[in-house]
Amino acid sequence: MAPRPLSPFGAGAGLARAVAVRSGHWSFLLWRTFFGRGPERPSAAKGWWGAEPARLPEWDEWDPEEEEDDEPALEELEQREVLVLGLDGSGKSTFLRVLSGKSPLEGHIPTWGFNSVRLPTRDFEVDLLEIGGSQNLRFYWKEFVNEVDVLVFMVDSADRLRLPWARQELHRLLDKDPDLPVVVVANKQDLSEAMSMVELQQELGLQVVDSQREVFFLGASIAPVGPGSEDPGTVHIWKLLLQLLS
Ligand SMILES: Nc1nc2c(ncn2[C@@H]2O[C@H](COP(=O)(O)OP(=O)(O)OP(=O)(O)O)[C@@H](O)[C@H]2O)c(=O)[nH]1
Ligand SMILES: [Mg+2]
Repeated sequence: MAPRPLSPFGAGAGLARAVAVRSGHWSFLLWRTFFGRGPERPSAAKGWWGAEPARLPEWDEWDPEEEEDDEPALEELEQREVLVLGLDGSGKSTFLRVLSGKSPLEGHIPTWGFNSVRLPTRDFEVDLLEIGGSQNLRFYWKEFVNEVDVLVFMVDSADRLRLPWARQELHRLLDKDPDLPVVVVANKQDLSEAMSMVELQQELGLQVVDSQREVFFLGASIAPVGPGSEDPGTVHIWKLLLQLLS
């Protein structure tokens, strides 16, 4: 089965409010300690890489009777984890910024390490983690794919020269975890030199992906240049993520 291009979802809940944005000053070692599932995994009150919870409880207000209330307290929300990968310059940091309500940065400021954002929804909190896409950081990507609920793989649709590298990295990750749902985003569709979705699907080898696995392929312009170029791509990706994580 070919990957499923998604039609836009209907209007629904707006983007969640971002409550925590961190950039990568911490070492990979520290980060790796916080990462893993199982017994070593930190409690739900603490993020998978140690991010503070969205809201700490006021202990003098705490009443066990209220535990029965229908709205779960924010600190009790389960965590969902999304890894955002892709070659350098493909738009990962921009995606995280736009999701958290910030405007895209002018120019490319490479992520030297990782970058994360936490978005609360009604039922769970979504932790999105970007690992920088420069060559020396790609080595680390595979260490984290087995730890997450969904992988977003960002591609620069206009970067024809490096598409074979993007393809190679993507398939490495697909091989590493055959059960992981993957959202491939063909970003920068606003650029005149952007490749078409059909061409990209072919060049990325998505038509040969095992029919049993969940691979979604979306076009987007996360940070379109020029006036009047509002693009709902980020909203579509977010809504798909919520579906996959529910
Ligand atoms: N035209 C256009 N430019 C975009 C789009 N998305 C991102 N960019 C630009 O692409 C450049 C790189 O974006 P980043 O988000 O920093 O890329 P990255 O994937 O985080 O790169 P690394 O951190 O180095 O791995 C920036 O100048 C963005 O403004 C888009 O949809 N259209
Ligand atoms: Mg980045």
